[in-house]
Amino acid sequence: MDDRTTASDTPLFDTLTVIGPGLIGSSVLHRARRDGMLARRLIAVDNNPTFRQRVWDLGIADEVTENVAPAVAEADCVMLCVPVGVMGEVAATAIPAMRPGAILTDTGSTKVSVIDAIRPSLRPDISYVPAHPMAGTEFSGPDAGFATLFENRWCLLTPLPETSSDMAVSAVESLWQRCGARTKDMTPEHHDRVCAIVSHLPHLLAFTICGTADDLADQTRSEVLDFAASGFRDFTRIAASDPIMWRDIFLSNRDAILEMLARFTEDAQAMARAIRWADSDYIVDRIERGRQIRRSLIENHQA
Ligand SMILES: NC(=O)C1=CN([C@@H]2O[C@H](COP(=O)(O)OP(=O)(O)OC[C@H]3O[C@@H](n4cnc5c(N)ncnc54)[C@H](O)[C@@H]3O)[C@@H](O)[C@H]2O)C=CC1
Ligand SMILES: O=C(O)C(=O)Cc1ccc(O)cc1
Repeated sequence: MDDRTTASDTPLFDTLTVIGPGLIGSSVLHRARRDGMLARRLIAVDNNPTFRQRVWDLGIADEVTENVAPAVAEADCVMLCVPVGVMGEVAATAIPAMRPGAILTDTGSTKVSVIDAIRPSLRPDISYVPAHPMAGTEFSGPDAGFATLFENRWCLLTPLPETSSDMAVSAVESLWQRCGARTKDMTPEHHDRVCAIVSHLPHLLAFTICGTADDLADQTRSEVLDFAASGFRDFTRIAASDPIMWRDIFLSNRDAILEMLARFTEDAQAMARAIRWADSDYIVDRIERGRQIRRSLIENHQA
């Protein structure tokens, strides 16, 4: 394994095994195939036979199998890209079969509960570096992946002092940088609070508003959804996300999501009060803050 943190002309790993080559895992494999800079040999593991066939047909792995143990035995790096609710059980199968000195990483959208689920299976001779690429779409499965998914996006790392060697952290940073991402380290607790507000709560709101609109359409037997303007359409894109993945995220980041939802509910109540009492200044101030956030996001992205 080569732990250089800048792009070089040799692959970072000899063998990379991706367990769960869906949207995220297959995007890593596409990138690895396209540039040849992540690993010389790519192995994919999936428990869904249709997905295994698709990964093989896409030509993004050298070996595709349902058997975890032989697929991880020679890997320098094993990346878990399965839903957060099954990370623990998949890690429990993979870790005993990994070679000494190998790196384990994951891409789960929540970190505290994934780390808690994996920790009991860890070995002192394996480095575990949790990670979370802040990039994705509403689609899932191997056909949804593409090589540029992580381009100019953040990948958040939550290394653990007791399980993540410096060399392993550098290698995982390098892996994501070679996928086109920028990397940042933070604690798992901070990660979960940040993601609760910028990712998990927006998804919760999208699922809820679509459900409410659908209920209203049922009750009034009217075609409200046919007239959906672009604001509502933006919500429906997010609401089309995978139900199992999002059930797992909500249940595994319960405390932070409920805390952010309570704060949001208070702010929504304040907005309701402002509308009731025609408090124009409050309403304009809130909307102006939204515009500023949008502008600074676009400026940062362009920078
Ligand atoms: N979808 C997104 O936009 C993002 C998702 N993530 C996280 O990355 C992980 C993967 O997400 P996606 O790629 O979107 O999911 P996905 O549903 O597209 O892919 C998951 C893959 O794991 C496989 N799988 C499930 N259980 C398995 C098991 N027990 N053994 C072997 N394979 C199994 C599935 O067959 C599927 O191919 C999740 O933990 C998710 O929270 C992180 C960033 C963005
Ligand atoms: O599709 C979108 O807008 C997303 O926000 C994708 C996404 C889903 C889950 C994550 O943990 C990170 C990104």
